[in-house]
Amino acid sequence: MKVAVLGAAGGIGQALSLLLKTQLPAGSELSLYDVAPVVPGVAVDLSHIPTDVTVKGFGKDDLADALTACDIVLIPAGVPRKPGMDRSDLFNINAGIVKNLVDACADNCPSACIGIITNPVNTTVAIAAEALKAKGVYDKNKLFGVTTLDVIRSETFIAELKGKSTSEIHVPVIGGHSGTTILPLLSQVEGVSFTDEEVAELTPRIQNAGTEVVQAKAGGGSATLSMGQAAARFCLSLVKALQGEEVVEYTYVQVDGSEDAAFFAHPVKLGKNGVEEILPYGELSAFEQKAKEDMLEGLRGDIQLGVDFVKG
Ligand SMILES: NC(=O)c1ccc[n+]([C@@H]2O[C@H](COP(=O)([O-])OP(=O)(O)OC[C@H]3O[C@@H](n4cnc5c(N)ncnc54)[C@H](O)[C@@H]3O)[C@@H](O)[C@H]2O)c1
Ligand SMILES: O=C(O)C[C@H](O)C(=O)O
Repeated sequence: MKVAVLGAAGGIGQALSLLLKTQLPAGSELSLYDVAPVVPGVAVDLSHIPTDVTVKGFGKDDLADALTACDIVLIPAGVPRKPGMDRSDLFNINAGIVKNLVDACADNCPSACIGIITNPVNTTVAIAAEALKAKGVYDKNKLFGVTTLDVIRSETFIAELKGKSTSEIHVPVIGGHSGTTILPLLSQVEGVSFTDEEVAELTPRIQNAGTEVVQAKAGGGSATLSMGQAAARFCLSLVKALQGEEVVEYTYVQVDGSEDAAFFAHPVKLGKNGVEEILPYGELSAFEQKAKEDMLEGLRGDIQLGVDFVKG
């Protein structure tokens, strides 16, 4: 299994690469690419950890080599938020970065699964889809917006609130990845129940958790360590699936014929070819149904922005 991390010298990239170096199956290759000149050093540093995963660093001009024969490409390249910014404020810089990197994926590893981490995810995934379509290599089963951070945050907050072990708590999170488009389905969490007041407090806490980190880092960026963990969890599930195990993860994918939006985070059965089946997200409570209806227009607009960026 060959996995590339594009943006590997950044806050997420380094945490993610460390977790992959220590947790990918023996025999895997890790390909680290960044425009920052420190990236070969990150690779050398990681290469001294005794695991059976080989690591290679690739600088600015070596993107094609970094991508050749990759099975999975994870993209956290781009700028993060500062206090007072929304994720959509990152569009002007990150849209072009994602487009260029995905173009290179199309040219060098057209059958790879691609996980987009760069914000605004609601829009950058649509950009990636259009870029791949323009190159004639789009496979909707192999493009993912990584929304796992919303899931692990929800699990942590609920376990804390209810005095449970995090291992007992599983939380469906559907929709997109910004503000109210992040929709945790608290009515479906097994083994715990919530009062209306708890739902009304916990839902916005989960939706604003990214901003909580941005404010706490006070201008030093956004979530990197928890995101590294989230992306590693998603990637390791994808590796298992590509190797023949059936795994379900919540992720932001193209959903044909959906009344919600063209891209929407669902429970997704992953398999040897990426998405095996997009599973229904089940019945919503009245609170969740209203929250979903209220955010759909915004999410559709975010997606359209990405389509227009590539199509003009
Ligand atoms: N999906 C999520 O849940 C989630 C969570 C946290 C952060 N993010 C997003 O991830 C992105 C990265 O965050 P970070 O904290 O790691 O930022 P960072 O600034 O620490 O790292 C970004 C890295 O990308 C590199 N980079 C910039 N342009 C590049 C290019 N063209 N090719 C390759 N590398 C390039 C930079 O050199 C840097 O090393 C941000 O857009 C952030 O908003 C998403
Ligand atoms: O909030 C951000 O800007 C980063 C990320 O999307 C997060 O949810 O932490």
